[in-house]
Amino acid sequence: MTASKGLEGIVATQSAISSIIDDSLTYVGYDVDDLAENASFEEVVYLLWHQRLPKEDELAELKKQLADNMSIPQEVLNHFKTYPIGDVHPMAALRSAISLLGLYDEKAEDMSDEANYEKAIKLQAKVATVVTAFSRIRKGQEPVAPKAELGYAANFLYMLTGEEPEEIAIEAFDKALVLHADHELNASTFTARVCVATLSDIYSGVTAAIGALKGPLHGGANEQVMKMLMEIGSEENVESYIREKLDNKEKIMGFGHRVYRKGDPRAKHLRAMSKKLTALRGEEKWYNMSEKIESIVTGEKNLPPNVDFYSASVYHSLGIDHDLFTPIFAVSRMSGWTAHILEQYSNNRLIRPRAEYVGPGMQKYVPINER
Ligand SMILES: CC(=O)SCCNC(=O)CCNC(=O)[C@H](O)C(C)(C)COP(=O)(O)OP(=O)(O)OC[C@H]1O[C@@H](n2cnc3c(N)ncnc32)[C@H](O)[C@@H]1OP(=O)(O)O
Ligand SMILES: O=C([O-])CC(=O)C(=O)O
Repeated sequence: MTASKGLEGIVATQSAISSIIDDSLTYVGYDVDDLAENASFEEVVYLLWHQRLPKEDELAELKKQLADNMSIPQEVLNHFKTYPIGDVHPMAALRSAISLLGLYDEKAEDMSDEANYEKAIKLQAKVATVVTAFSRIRKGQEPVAPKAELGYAANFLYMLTGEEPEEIAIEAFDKALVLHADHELNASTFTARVCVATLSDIYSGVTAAIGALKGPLHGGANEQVMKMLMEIGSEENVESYIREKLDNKEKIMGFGHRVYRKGDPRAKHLRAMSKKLTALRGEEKWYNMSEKIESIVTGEKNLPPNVDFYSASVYHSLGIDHDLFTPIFAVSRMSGWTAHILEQYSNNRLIRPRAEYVGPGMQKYVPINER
């Protein structure tokens, strides 16, 4: 038995949800470029859950179900109020809140297909409320209730700020949600599948996935990208900052990918959005710095940007707090996690790989006073 470090190149499951073949990403056979230009996030959610695009009435029904399920129990809001202000990362709050939501769902342990689908809807609806309510409560503001007439992306921005967002912000945010919705067997989705393959419940699976997404080698990279941009501060400093990092063999956040070699197809959409939004806000420097970083890292290391790189300046331009970038990734990826969990349940087998043992050979127990 020989281990593949990081399970590189191991095909661990079959899935009909999304695929990466020859550096192209498709959701159920639809190119992500096509979906990013044409589909709403709700259509993509339906696509991932049902493996087909919704008809008009089906989309309307899903939108209603999401709007109807957005409220979260007062107990979860009260819980946020007990956290030490400023000390709790929103991903830790989200991880705890999703777990807590399971306690208030009378169907949490109901493993029927209908109950699991209902829970997927509830999770997708409530994750937006959890992230926005936590953000407001930690600033001493009251949570804002969603508006039934707004779509998912618009409602998120509305619940975050208390103001109806501009059309351009809704469009950009909706596209970002589409682009982050699913990604084959990434670390957090794999985590979710491993968890529920023991026939544990969907809240456990999603809670585990949030924990995996939080790390800076995965979803946590988008917050780190913005931190880096802030540290660099101006275009003149890019060259020396990046070259020093590369010379010290440090990783540049937002670059590289386990699967893509030629480049992440999502990055070009986010690059274009970053260019447009930073210009609109009169803050071109974030885009210009990002472009310069890209040219150095690509030139020196042949590492293209991934989805996390330009999403940082996009979210910053939308006025979003930097530590909410990864929770927003989770808001979108909830659709992929829940789709994969439902798929795992539908054709389950315990996921239990082997380890290549590299410890000492056989040893004989030595009594404690003789060691
Ligand atoms: C949504 C997402 O999860 S997308 C990924 C988000 N994560 C990041 O942006 C963090 C930065 N990137 C990375 O750490 C990596 O590229 C990963 C984790 C995404 C993929 O990593 P892996 O396939 O495991 O590659 P690994 O980390 O082994 O790196 C291979 C080589 O490329 C180098 N490398 C990889 N990424 C980077 C980077 N961002 N900056 C500099 N060097 C890098 C490594 O140092 C290593 O070099 P070496 O062979 O000389 O030691
Ligand atoms: O697939 C991966 O390894 C990481 C990634 O890009 C994602 O989850 O979107």
